[in-house]
Amino acid sequence: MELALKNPIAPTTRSFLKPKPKVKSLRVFNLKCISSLSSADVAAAAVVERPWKTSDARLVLEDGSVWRAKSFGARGTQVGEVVFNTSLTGYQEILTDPSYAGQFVLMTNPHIGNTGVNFDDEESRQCFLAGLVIRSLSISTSNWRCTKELGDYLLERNIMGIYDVDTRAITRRLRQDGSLVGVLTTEESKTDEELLKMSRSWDIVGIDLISGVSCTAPYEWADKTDPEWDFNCEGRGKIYHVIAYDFGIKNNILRRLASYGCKITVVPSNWPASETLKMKPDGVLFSNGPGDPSAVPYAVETVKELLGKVPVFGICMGHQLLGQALGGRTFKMKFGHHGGNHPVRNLLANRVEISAQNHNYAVDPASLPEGVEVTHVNLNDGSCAGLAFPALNVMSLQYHPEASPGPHDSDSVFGEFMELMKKVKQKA
Ligand SMILES: NC(=O)CC[C@H](N)C(=O)O
Repeated sequence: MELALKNPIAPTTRSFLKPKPKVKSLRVFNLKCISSLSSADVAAAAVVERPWKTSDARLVLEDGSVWRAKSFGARGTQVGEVVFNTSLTGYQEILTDPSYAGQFVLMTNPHIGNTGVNFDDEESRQCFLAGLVIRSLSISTSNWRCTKELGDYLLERNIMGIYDVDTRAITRRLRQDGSLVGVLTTEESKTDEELLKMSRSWDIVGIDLISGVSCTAPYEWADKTDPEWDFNCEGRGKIYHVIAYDFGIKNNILRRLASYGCKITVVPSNWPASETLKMKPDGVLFSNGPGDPSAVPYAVETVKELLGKVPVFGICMGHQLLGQALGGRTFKMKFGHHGGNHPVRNLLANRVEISAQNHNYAVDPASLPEGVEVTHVNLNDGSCAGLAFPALNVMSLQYHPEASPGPHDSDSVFGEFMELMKKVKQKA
């Protein structure tokens, strides 16, 4: 089969048809600058890559477009689904959010890297995403918490990044046509046609991605949000024991639960419901996680087995698993929601909250049985953003009350989970 390469939008992307210019010398204006320097300075200047580096990477999308870019971080070839994220800040939390496994995150904010990375903003033990796509990589790093530059951090973690690519044009393409699989490469030997074929023979749908990011053994979590940063801390003690299923859990969910007064045991995604019940928890949390929620029936089974036996709270993937366990179905959205500026109507409190979101799938409310209430609605597209089934002490959100990064408008939902556990505990 012959693969047709469409004409890409950005002029720079057409350059793949011409022989690639070799990086032999500095441009004329650079030569002028260095003409008065010593030969050692000239040698040192010649190895400075930025901002004179020419494109050395290609992102080939399954629609046939080829985007030339400059690489940073790791080199090689990587396939993944491209999603765009509209957050203005918080790239380190995004890079370490396990829910991005299998995806390239394209930041719509054009300027990334200026605050570097630090010790505190990690949301998990690793970067699970496929790669980072940005418009402009900051040439300087400045922040009091910064311990490393973004490029070095990605290199250490073997994650590919590209910059100087038309992120607005790619975003418009994703918005028009929906999510696209792409292949990112720094390997000259691979032809565009090969890469296109690779992108068309890979799919993120139908794969269990949570088992690859989950912890493998239970552990206790005690860290709270640093009181200096906490805006909603009432100094509660350890009142409730919560078992948190790790489908790709973000640290800030655990920190918020700890700050609200929970003793937390984190368990792997395949932890049997019977073992959880033996631990006699006051509540169970089903975490966020990557990939297709309909591709993990074993997790839906676990959720089903716990329904009605203990109060449960689902976040994002956890919400989608709950939706299925209650009898509903999930579907893939056109391009999903990724960013820190999604308005949600909280029907329980009758207010609008600006929320952090990161999902490509949603629960179809029409598929849910009677008694299940839609409690939150995404105001951009009317999709289901929260559920409750009071008869079984179930509550869930499609988005991220823990933020990281993003607004804190929905933080009080952790308090609602405490209330639910309190109510059930008092009845017992
Ligand atoms: N953040 C999440 O838990 C994402 C859930 C799921 N992987 C989705 O994309 O919809």
